[in-house]
Amino acid sequence: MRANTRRRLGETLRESAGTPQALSERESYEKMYNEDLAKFDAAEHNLYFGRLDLTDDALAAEPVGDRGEAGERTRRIGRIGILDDDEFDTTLLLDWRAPLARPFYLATPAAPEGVDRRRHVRTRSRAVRGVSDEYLQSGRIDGDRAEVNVVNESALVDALNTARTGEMTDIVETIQREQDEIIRSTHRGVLVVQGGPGTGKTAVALHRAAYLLYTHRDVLSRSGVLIIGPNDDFLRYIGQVLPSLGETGVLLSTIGDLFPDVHAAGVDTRTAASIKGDQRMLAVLRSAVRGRQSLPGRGGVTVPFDGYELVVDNEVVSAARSAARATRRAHNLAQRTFVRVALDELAARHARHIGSSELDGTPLLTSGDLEDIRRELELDDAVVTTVTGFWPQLTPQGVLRDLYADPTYLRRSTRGWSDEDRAALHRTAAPAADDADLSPADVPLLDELAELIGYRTDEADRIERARWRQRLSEAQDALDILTGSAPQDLEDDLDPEILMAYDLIDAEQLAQRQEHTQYRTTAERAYTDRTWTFGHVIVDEAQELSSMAWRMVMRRIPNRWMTVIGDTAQTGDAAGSTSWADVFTPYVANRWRLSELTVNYRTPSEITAYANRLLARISPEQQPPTSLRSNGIEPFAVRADDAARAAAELVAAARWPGLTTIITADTSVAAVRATVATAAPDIDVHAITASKGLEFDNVVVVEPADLIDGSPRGLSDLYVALTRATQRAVVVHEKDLPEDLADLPAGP
Ligand SMILES: Nc1ncnc2c1ncn2[C@@H]1O[C@H](COP(=O)(O)OP(=O)(O)OP(=O)(O)O)[C@@H](O)[C@H]1O
Repeated sequence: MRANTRRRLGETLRESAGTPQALSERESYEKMYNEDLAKFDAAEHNLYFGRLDLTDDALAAEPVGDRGEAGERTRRIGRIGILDDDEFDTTLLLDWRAPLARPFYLATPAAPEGVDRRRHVRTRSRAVRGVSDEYLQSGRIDGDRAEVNVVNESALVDALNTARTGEMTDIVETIQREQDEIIRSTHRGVLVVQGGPGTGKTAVALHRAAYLLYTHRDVLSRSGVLIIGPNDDFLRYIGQVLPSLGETGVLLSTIGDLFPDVHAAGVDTRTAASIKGDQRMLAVLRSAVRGRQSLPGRGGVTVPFDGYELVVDNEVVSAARSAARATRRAHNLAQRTFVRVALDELAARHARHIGSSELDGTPLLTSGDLEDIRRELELDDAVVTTVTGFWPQLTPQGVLRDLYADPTYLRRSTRGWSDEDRAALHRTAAPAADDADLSPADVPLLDELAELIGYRTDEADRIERARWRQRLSEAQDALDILTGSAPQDLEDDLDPEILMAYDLIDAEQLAQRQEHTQYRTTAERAYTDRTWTFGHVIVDEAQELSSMAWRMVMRRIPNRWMTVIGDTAQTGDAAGSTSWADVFTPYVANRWRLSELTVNYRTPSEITAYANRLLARISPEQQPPTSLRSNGIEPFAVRADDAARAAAELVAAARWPGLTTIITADTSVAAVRATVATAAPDIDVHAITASKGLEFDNVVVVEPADLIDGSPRGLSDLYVALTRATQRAVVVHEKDLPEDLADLPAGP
């Protein structure tokens, strides 16, 4: 398949494409073949992993195919679908997402789904390393031939016990029933997946994206799928999963990266982040934009025109402002109305002033004269600049920065707020050139401002026009070079028989052709366009999104076809949510559906025994997920005068297998990192907010008391920290332990 695809790709690239249409056709073939090659490479590893043998009854009940052929008794399931080269295109391998593959994930001895035998095949490179069979009719299980092994879900247990590499892997071989139901859900509205730590929420989110792309390829490859994750580390951690499933067209982004050209890297205090995420900001931003629609004040301002001093006063501006506001258009888009009305008014005044009879005040000018004045006003830069000063073109960044920096503007825009809240927004630092000083909590505010200002249309148009002019001038240059290189002696006495480049094509056409070759994927186009609307949006760690962030996300998905994944008990951000109903009712009333995941695949029961006590205090109504396994490694606590140093020494001495990290409060991470760096430089330290969604074999929590005190949702933070571990959890502390952990055995 690879060789064939390569050959076709080569042929396609060699074809000349004369017309723009042929060119665009060639590009879509090129794209298709490249995607196929990527898919084949991705499938190389564990290509074939499962086999179903159906019972006689199930086989008899199979629908007969179009060509009258009977169904196959044996189905082989793999990462991608493969058809044979024969005349019937016989299926060799079923894609794991195909409906016929589904019993592989659903069949149990209690509900065998027509399956007689299910076989798990494990391969390494191209060698089969292990096979295990389950006979679903009898419940009998045959062990492995190639390895010492094992029970029913040996593949699953193997997968769970594997040491972590710092990159998430796909779970196609071992998807469990409750996960499969979510991955293949046909619900077309908001599907909320609530599940405790380690229940596979992230895994499910990614496999759902792959499944939807397979099942709705037509629609979704054009509109795109967006996955939102909590931070860059997390996106890196999950980044390989979809490519390993052969899917490359999905846009992964954090909230802080969702506004084109802004890479928000600034850090807010928890108070500032929580205020910025609150719906109260809506009124603030509206008032900030209105605050830029100002009046000249008593006496107005004067501007020289036509030898006179033209007065732009409150009366003129407020008439124009009312007219502009009455259009109900976004600020920048209403500017035209504002200017038009202001100039009309000024023209009328000026005409009255210069053209009235000195005797009785009757007008001496004709309507034609009035029009002339009006036109001259419009062409007068000084006049236009003065007028637009009272209703200027705005940018979201400009408004937000002024709001934070200018105490008077901030006070006016936040009437009724406490001084404390207002102070949390105020900032004095100078802006960074690329807006990197803005924080992730600022991004939803920029997006909201872009709506209020109407920045999108204007700005997108402007960029588009600039891009086009650039392309046009490049094409023009290319043509000039072509004609310039024509033999000199033709210059004066052009031979009509010789065709020049200009005779065949002009710059406009050339530029247009160029346009087709801008090979951009759906994800790339979506990323640079703020108003792009996606076909499906998946939000992971969704409990962390603030109200303002939800407004931004909802703008990207007007059809509201979303999968929202999270755990309200893990909410750490003070602006995050603790109730899904509160989040979705405003957008979809009660048309959202809740699914739950109940099994913890990550954390062994030895650790969850402690973590669940915290859960009982965070959300007593929540059923704790059951740990799938126990590993006999008891968590322990170490008390020391310098907890960070003790933790570093412990880790350095222990040499536990697998990935190890120290997790600590955001407020103490800098100090802990500094101490650890001197004691044992190679040891990894994570702030709690940066460890969201990640997992490590061994987790050392430094100073639980700081985690609890470090945030209004401190208990949740501690709960998250403990449940990052796949094998071992250790607590090192100087202050007293919280009562839920007080009985941890002392170690090591
Ligand atoms: N069916 C499965 N087969 C194999 N591994 C699985 C399966 N389900 C989950 N896992 C593994 O369990 C671990 C936890 O999964 P994941 O990170 O998706 O959980 P989560 O619910 O998002 O956790 P958290 O809320 O704590 O971030 C991962 O290593 C994942 O690969």
